[in-house]
Amino acid sequence: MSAAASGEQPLLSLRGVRKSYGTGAARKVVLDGIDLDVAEHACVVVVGSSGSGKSTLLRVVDLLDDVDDGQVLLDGEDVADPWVDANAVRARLAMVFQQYNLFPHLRVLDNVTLAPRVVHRWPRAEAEQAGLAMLEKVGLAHKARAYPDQLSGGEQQRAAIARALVTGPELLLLDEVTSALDPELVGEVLDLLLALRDEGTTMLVATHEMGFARDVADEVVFLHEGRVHERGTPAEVLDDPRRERTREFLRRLR
Ligand SMILES: Nc1ncnc2c1ncn2[C@@H]1O[C@H](COP(=O)(O)OP(=O)(O)OP(=O)(O)O)[C@@H](O)[C@H]1O
Repeated sequence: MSAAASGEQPLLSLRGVRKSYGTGAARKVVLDGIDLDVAEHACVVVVGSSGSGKSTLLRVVDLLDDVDDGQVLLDGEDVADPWVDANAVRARLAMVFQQYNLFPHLRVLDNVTLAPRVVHRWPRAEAEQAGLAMLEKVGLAHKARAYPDQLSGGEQQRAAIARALVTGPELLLLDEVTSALDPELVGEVLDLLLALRDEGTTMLVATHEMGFARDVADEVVFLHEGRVHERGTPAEVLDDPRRERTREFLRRLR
């Protein structure tokens, strides 16, 4: 049951979110009135063709981009309001990108503990204990002292996920986290995300991995030209033969 249906306030709600880039004739509307809810412990997966606005949607939630109009409500508070302290909001969220963005000159453990130490001012010992526990969880404790270029792509992405989770964010934003990986490395990252979802991690995920969306999503939101074209359970959105545009999109992905 959705948060709205159960009467609970979702952790995250987007209401009428609009975003465009450029001006005049070059103006491009990327998000055209998006409504979306993510309940606590839910996994909402956003799918759609390239350029449909998936990354932009995650970026406005993480306050990396401003919205032109609409609300981004975190626990009911509109965090898109320019008066809100963006750093305080970002401390409650964590985003993982397609390119893992690990610092190449820092060992894996130092990558994972950097934000806790520098941003959150945790003592080094406490940060390292939490960092090692998180690396253990993603199966990388044995790589804590390695540098990123000594890890496979899948391991680097798992390290990036450990880094995102170490401070205990309320919402994990995942933007095409398997797109840069060789096909044989995709499975290990998806398995980790499945395990996180089973633990109740609240997630908003943009992906092209339809199999993953089927396995992991409580709700699939299909974006098309900046609008929500379909939403529902994976079976409703991905498998219903009457949903012609969704089928067309899935055919193109094959
Ligand atoms: N900073 C920007 N300036 C101008 N246009 C942008 C900017 N960021 C994104 N866009 C445009 O907005 C549209 C949506 O981009 P976005 O990255 O959100 O799509 P996407 O669905 O995530 O695509 P993909 O699946 O290829 O990652 C695209 O047409 C893109 O070119």
